[in-house]
Amino acid sequence: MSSDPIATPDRRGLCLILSSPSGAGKTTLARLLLASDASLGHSVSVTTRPSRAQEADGVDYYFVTRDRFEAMRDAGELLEWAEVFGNFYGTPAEPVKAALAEGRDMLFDVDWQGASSIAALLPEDAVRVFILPPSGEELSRRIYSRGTDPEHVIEARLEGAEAEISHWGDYDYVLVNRNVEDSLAVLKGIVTAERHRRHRQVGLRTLIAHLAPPSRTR
Ligand SMILES: Nc1nc2c(ncn2[C@@H]2O[C@H](COP(=O)(O)OP(=O)(O)O)[C@@H](O)[C@H]2O)c(=O)[nH]1
Ligand SMILES: Nc1ncnc2c1ncn2[C@@H]1O[C@H](COP(=O)(O)OP(=O)(O)O)[C@@H](O)[C@H]1O
Repeated sequence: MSSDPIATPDRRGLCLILSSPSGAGKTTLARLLLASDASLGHSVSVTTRPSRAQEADGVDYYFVTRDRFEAMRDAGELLEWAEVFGNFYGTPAEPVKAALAEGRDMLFDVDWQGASSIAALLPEDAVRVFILPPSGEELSRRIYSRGTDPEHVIEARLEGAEAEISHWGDYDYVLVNRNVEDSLAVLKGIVTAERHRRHRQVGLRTLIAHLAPPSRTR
């Protein structure tokens, strides 16, 4: 995909990227933000990880075999991909291209590698938000209480938390997810502010060109 600007109609869409250690709450916040904002599309990733109860194919992820993943990757269908906790994850390129071409906003739930790749490919469009838990104890409590993974998977994710958190300095915003309501409000605020960035409001040029005051008649 070209790193530059796909022509947009009257605005440039933004790529809102959420990352966090596993269990900090990014999926919860992403779902709520997407439900509250019809203008925000979801980049549904492809993964070789087994589906969890409550997850729907094509909604939370596209669940695929390793062979299928490798075929997609080798055919250049993924914008970026990474191996995380022993599974492959990747971002389908086509929906992102379509969204940007139409000036639509997209939300990405990806790890630090995905965030870094997308920001390098789309530097004008990427907005990176890192979500932290309020404490290590709370991170552990949340991932256990989610009840979606076997013990050894939870342990691996908790062990990987420090490595993921070490990349927090690469992000534009850092959010400590103490309670869902406040965190959602912060995310909405970030989206609102980022939508008002000058370079995204391409259509303003036309408005401004027509803003000359009406000539006065005496
Ligand atoms: N690079 C990359 N990472 C992804 C992608 N999709 C999901 N991830 C990340 O993979 C990690 C594991 O995701 P998941 O198995 O759903 O577990 P979770 O962290 O508990 O939500 C998380 O850091 C996700 O953000 C993707 O398309 N690309
Ligand atoms: N602010 C919060 N306070 C308490 N529990 C939370 C909060 N945010 C998320 N959770 C819970 O923590 C668990 C992990 O959240 P999840 O969104 O799956 O994390 P992630 O996608 O980062 O792995 C879930 O059971 C979720 O309901």
